[in-house]
Amino acid sequence: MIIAIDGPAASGKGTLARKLAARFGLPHLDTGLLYRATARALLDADQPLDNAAAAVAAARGLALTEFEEQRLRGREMGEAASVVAAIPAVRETLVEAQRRFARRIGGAVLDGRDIGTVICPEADAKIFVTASPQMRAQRRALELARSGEDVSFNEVLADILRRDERDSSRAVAPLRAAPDAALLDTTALDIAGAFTAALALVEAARARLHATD
Ligand SMILES: Nc1ncnc2c1ncn2[C@@H]1O[C@H](COP(=O)(O)OP(=O)(O)O)[C@@H](O)[C@H]1O
Ligand SMILES: Nc1ccn([C@@H]2O[C@H](COP(=O)(O)OP(=O)(O)O)[C@@H](O)[C@H]2O)c(=O)n1
Repeated sequence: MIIAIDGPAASGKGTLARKLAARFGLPHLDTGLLYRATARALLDADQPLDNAAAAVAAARGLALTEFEEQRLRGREMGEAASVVAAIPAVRETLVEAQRRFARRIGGAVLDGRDIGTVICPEADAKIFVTASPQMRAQRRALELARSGEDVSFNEVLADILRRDERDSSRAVAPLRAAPDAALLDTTALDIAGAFTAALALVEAARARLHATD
């Protein structure tokens, strides 16, 4: 079973994807890390983020299971990732590895922006996770504070809105719900409530899958 989870920044995609993967015993790929790691490689090499050739070379060199998450999670890297993610050649470079991951025997859970639309249009279950920008900013500000980055709510909100706008308006693989994705608004849900709702959506998709076996 392939489970595709998409949605805007800090909507709770990763949290749900990890919990669904654990529940179904599936491997999980946080595809945002691919773009974050590509951006990190450019910054480490003192390259501008719009250097397409250097970005493609960095993307080619990534190993999907070896991310230094500590250096990829902060505020600066979310912004930098969305800049390199808008370069079509970078996306093209990363497509095949993501598809290979998804098509493992038994399936996988992937979360990102274009999983249901571009990477795995054939996914068995697709969920587009949303929450109000204010709620997402509140959650992300808390997360950043816990990791030692003290950023104000207003700064985080501005970051999120700018990134959503860039991700939604790029020419290739913009942030968009697949026509057959189920929408899950987590604004009024805690993590347990969001997981219960996501699980119900996946179980329903699984039942449809078995009905057509
Ligand atoms: N439903 C929820 N209620 C409260 N906090 C949440 C919820 N879902 C996620 N979070 C928290 O919000 C932050 C962002 O969630 P995350 O899953 O990393 O989002 P995304 O992968 O969409 O960026 C994390 O600190 C996470 O623990
Ligand atoms: N499948 C994906 C995943 C991430 N991304 C890009 O990578 C950036 C960081 O993604 P992320 O999922 O790690 O970010 P958060 O939603 O966790 O803040 C996004 O803003 C997108 O620009 C993408 O374009 N396609």
